[in-house]
Amino acid sequence: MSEPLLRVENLQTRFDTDHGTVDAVSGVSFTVDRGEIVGILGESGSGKSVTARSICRLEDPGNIVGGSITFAERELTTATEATLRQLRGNKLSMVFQDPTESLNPVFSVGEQIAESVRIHESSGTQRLLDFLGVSPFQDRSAWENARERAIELLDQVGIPNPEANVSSFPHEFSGGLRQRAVLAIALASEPALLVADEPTTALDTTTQADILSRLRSLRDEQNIGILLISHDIGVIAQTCDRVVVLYDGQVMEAGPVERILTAPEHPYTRALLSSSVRNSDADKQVQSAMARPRDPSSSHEGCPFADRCQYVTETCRSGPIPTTEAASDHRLACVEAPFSEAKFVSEQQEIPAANGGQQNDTA
Ligand SMILES: Nc1ncnc2c1ncn2[C@@H]1O[C@H](COP(=O)(O)OP(=O)(O)OP(=O)(O)O)[C@@H](O)[C@H]1O
Repeated sequence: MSEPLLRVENLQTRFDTDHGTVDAVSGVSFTVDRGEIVGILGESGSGKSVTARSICRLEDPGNIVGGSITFAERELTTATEATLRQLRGNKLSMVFQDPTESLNPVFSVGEQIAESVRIHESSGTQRLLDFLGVSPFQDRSAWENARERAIELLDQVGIPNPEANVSSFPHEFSGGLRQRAVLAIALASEPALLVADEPTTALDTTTQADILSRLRSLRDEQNIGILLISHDIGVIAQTCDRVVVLYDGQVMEAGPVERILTAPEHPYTRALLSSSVRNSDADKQVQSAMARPRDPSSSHEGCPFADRCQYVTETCRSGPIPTTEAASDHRLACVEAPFSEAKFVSEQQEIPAANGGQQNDTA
């Protein structure tokens, strides 16, 4: 079998703070292939963003203290800044929750996409010209080509009237259009891997559904691998092929979305699904009980979910929890699983709609 596009192996990322060491990611492993969408699901503070930022090597001020990240046959944990810059301009793109982080307010949206196209297409000579401070577009036709490509990309991400909007500035766009523009910039470099960290969280449900559907089209039509970070089970269910469930910086369970979200085996995944359903029924008490975070700066032995698990035994606290194969491509970090169905009889297994039906920003 060929090597996956992205392989994350035993990743460990740590922050040194005034209050002690925070182990944000503690031994996370997963892969992403071309043409698949892998979701990272977990509550707030479970290490989703730090995992994503570690892959893109934006984890600052955290440190990758162990493990490896292989992308496009290169080891990223030790890659130089020059290699990372080259990869980010070509093969690896990122989209974050807040589009204003990625957009430059003083350039038009079209110019920002064209710049991304140019970096992607630039030769070694162009990089030297950049170094010497020579103008990015050497002639009018180069600029016209990049502008045409920008219009195509705006159309691809669903921005209406792209010929006119290519000259718009970020402040002239709504939140939904800004996020689409960021996606267009990310796609301008024709990436092999797109890392999308909560890309639709602040958007209304219609815009969210449209952007998620465009991510699926990118997977199907352009064979892009996508790593989608979300705390929203509905988003993961709608969009992903496989899912990695994180808790306290560790993988609790991972496998095909359909299997994990309809027949989860880890008590944490079960509780997460169940609390999400109850939360959509406005049972905030269950949600807040689920969302109570463990202090990541305190050390722990054994399963990080042990204190909140109704099936906990002495073995769960006595040492590292091995990851086992529950089935082909289904990994599980629980010494007590599998459980008999009767044990879970009171838990609901519905998958809620994306975003819990909340309305936020508009397109
Ligand atoms: N700059 C930082 N300094 C110290 N600790 C940090 C820093 N960034 C993240 N952490 C800690 O790392 C852990 C994982 O954070 P992370 O942002 O990855 O969580 P998350 O799952 O993405 O949550 P959310 O959905 O709320 O963003 C948390 O305990 C967080 O407090």
